[in-house]
Parts: sequence; C-alpha cells; structure tokens
Amino acid sequence: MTVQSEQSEEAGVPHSDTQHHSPPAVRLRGARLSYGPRTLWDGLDLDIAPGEFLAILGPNGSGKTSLLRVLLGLQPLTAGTVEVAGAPAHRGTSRVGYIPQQRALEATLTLRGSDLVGLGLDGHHWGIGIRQRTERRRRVRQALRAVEATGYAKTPLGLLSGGEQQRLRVAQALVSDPDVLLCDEPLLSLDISHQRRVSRLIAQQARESQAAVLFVTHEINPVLPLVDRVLYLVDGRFRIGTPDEVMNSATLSELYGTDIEVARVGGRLVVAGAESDHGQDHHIHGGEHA
Ligand SMILES: Nc1ncnc2c1ncn2[C@@H]1O[C@H](COP(=O)(O)OP(=O)(O)OP(=O)(O)O)[C@@H](O)[C@H]1O
Repeated sequence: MTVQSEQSEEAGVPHSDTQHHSPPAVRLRGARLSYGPRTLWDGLDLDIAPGEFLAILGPNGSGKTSLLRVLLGLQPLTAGTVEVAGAPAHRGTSRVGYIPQQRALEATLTLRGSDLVGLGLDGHHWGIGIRQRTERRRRVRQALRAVEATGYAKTPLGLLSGGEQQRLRVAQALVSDPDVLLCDEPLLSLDISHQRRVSRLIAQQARESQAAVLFVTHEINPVLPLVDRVLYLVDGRFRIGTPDEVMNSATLSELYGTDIEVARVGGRLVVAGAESDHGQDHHIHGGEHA
C-alpha cells in the first residue's frame, strides 16, 4: 500500500525567493521503485530546491539507499521520471557528490587518501596543462584540510580507521563543488567533534554553493537545526514535509500503524514506540528513544 504524501506545497517547498525562481536540483515525478513483486515506494513526487537540506528517514530496508542509487543513475525507476541538475539521472557526473554508506576498506588497499579525494574530480575537464594540474592539487589539499585529513593523506587507505576513511569520503564528495550532495549515513563512525565538523561542512555546501543535500540518517537530532524537510519512508508509505509536519505523534503513528509518541525536549526529538505483541519495542527511527 502506498499513502500519498501530504505536502505543504505541491511537490516542493521553496524556502526563499531565490530558490523559488531556480529550477529544482532534483525532480521526481510519479516515481516508483520495485524489486520483483516488492514495491519500495510509489507515486513519489518531489522537487528539491538548490540549497535545500532534505533528511531521509525510515527503518532498514525502506528504500533510502535505493533512492540515492536512482539519483546516481545506478538504479532505473520502475515507473516515473527523475532529473538531477536539470538532466535525466545518469552515472559519472561531477555535479553530484556522493558519500556512500560506510564499508570498511580492505586492509591491503594501497591507494592513498589524496588519490581517493582526487577521484572526486575525475568527471571534470581538467586538461593536461600545468595550471589545471596546480588547480586540481589545490582543490584536493583544500578538501583534505576541511575534513582535517591532511596528516594522513599519504597513508594507504587500508591502514586508516573507519572514521578516518569516512572523512576522506566526505572530502571526495565535496571536492568537485557539486550541485547535489547525496549522503548515506555520513556521520556513522565519526566521533562527536567530527560529526559536528562534517555536518557543518555539508550545511555550508548547501548554503554557500546552493547544493541540494539529501541526507539519509537513522537519527535526525545531530542535523535537526539544518533540516528544511524530511522524507520519511516506512514499508511502502511515505510522508514529506517540514520536521514539525512529519516528526509528530500523529504522522509517525499513521506511518508505522501503531501508537508512537514524539516529544521535543530541549530542541531534540525523543520518540517512544508502543510495545508490540511480543513485548518488544517497535524499532522507530528518527530521534532519540525514550
Ligand atoms: N538490486 C536489488 N535487487 C533486489 N532487491 C534489492 C536490491 N537493492 C536493494 N534491494 C532490497 O530493497 C530493500 C531496500 O534496500 P535499501 O538499501 O534501499 O534500504 P535502506 O532503507 O537504505 O535500508 P538500511 O537502513 O538498512 O540501509 C532491501 O530489502 C534490499 O534487500
């Protein structure tokens, strides 16, 4: 079953006059994704404005990563259309930055951090002149500094910790100054101070470069002050709206089909799920658990 979203405006909610006149960075129309008989989402209409920060929430297997894969041109829609930066989604464009869900890299990997970050520029037309090479090196250095990875940029990736590898993935996604930034749980395995730093960098990319940010997360609190809208997916149903419109007891109870309480405590969201028949808490995603 698919429940159409109740959106505050049709498809997109422009957040300022400038955004109002800009074409959307991402546009989905009537989008459906099915794997065999299983439909992850259907009837998804969504415009994301340049500079907008969209948090994507939902339980395991609800189709969050699959949506990012559609936008990367890696997964075709079953129905509907998808445009990214004004063109049908296609793979290999430097206009889209991607921070993938963290996977530990092979301990034997000898590629270095600075090489990994440089790969983020490979969609650009750099030419072979000295000036282009100098500019390329300058950008890589700047991105490494932004995530505080300069000290280990020459170390083989396989020898780095999960958090150090993750900061390099963030630098790789930001180095091309993308129009659309797709982030799949980018804060996992980062300590609190680097969570803050990476969140700030991503928000800065949205604000200063007018990049649209799609941020998949199981916990909205670390980014709550940055979020313009939430897309919440549960078992084929979804809601799109501001955090207040989506992250409330009535909406989440309807999405999960069980009683859920959401409270704001000191600027943070706390969610409490009803007990299931088996005496276990339903696994509710989004905020801290009561
Ligand atoms: N190529 C594929 N073929 C068939 N099924 C797939 C494929 N890719 C993903 N799936 C299934 O689709 C569902 C959604 O997967 P997806 O990774 O998008 O979920 P998710 O919301 O990102 O989950 P998580 O929170 O666990 O990362 C899962 O049940 C997954 O097994």
